[in-house]
Amino acid sequence: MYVKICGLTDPGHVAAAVEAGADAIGFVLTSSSRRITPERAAELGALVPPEVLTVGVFRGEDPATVRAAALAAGVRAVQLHGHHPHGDFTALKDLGRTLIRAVDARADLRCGAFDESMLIVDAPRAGSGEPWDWSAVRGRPSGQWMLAGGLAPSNVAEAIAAARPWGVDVSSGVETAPGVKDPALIAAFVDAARAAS
Ligand SMILES: O=C(O)c1ccccc1NCC(=O)[C@H](O)[C@H](O)COP(=O)(O)O
Repeated sequence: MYVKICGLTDPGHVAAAVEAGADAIGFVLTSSSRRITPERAAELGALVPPEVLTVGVFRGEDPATVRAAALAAGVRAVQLHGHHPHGDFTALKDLGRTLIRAVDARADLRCGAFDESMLIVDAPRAGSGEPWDWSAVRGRPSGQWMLAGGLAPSNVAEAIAAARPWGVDVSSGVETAPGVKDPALIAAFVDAARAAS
């Protein structure tokens, strides 16, 4: 089970995610309580070994803005959240970064349909921590797709059983307060996800 921990802002929490065995770590570079600057993301990304994917998360920015921020942050992947048009992904192909499309269940759920190599199927309000009916997408997405939205150590096994994803993505469920990650919750989440798969 592929595991992404999103919304990291602090070196200690980045270390905790790496130590726990996360496959990917997300830095929010768009409007959010978890937003960090590209320069801060570059500092945090320097602490991450090459086998862990560093992801810059965007929502609504145009491709030129995404490109500049992704390069400044040095992230290995770009995640476009919400309803970015196919052309935004096309415009970023030559960036040479892994492209991730993050949408809610109403979108086209075929991974690769927008030339992305990973898909995230999330709650309607990204980063809200609100659970949704994960079983509604069972069998619908294809390819390398992660389930997100309201996941936590206590429910990730249930969510995996309901939706049968390739991977899982979490933010609020490993926090003690909005934007404040907890190393013990990060470790518990990774362990629970791997045990369930
Ligand atoms: O986390 C945010 O604040 C955020 C803001 C704007 C766009 C995307 C955002 N998060 C993206 C993620 O990948 C989250 O991990 C995902 O939405 C799940 O969030 P949660 O329900 O809090 O676990």
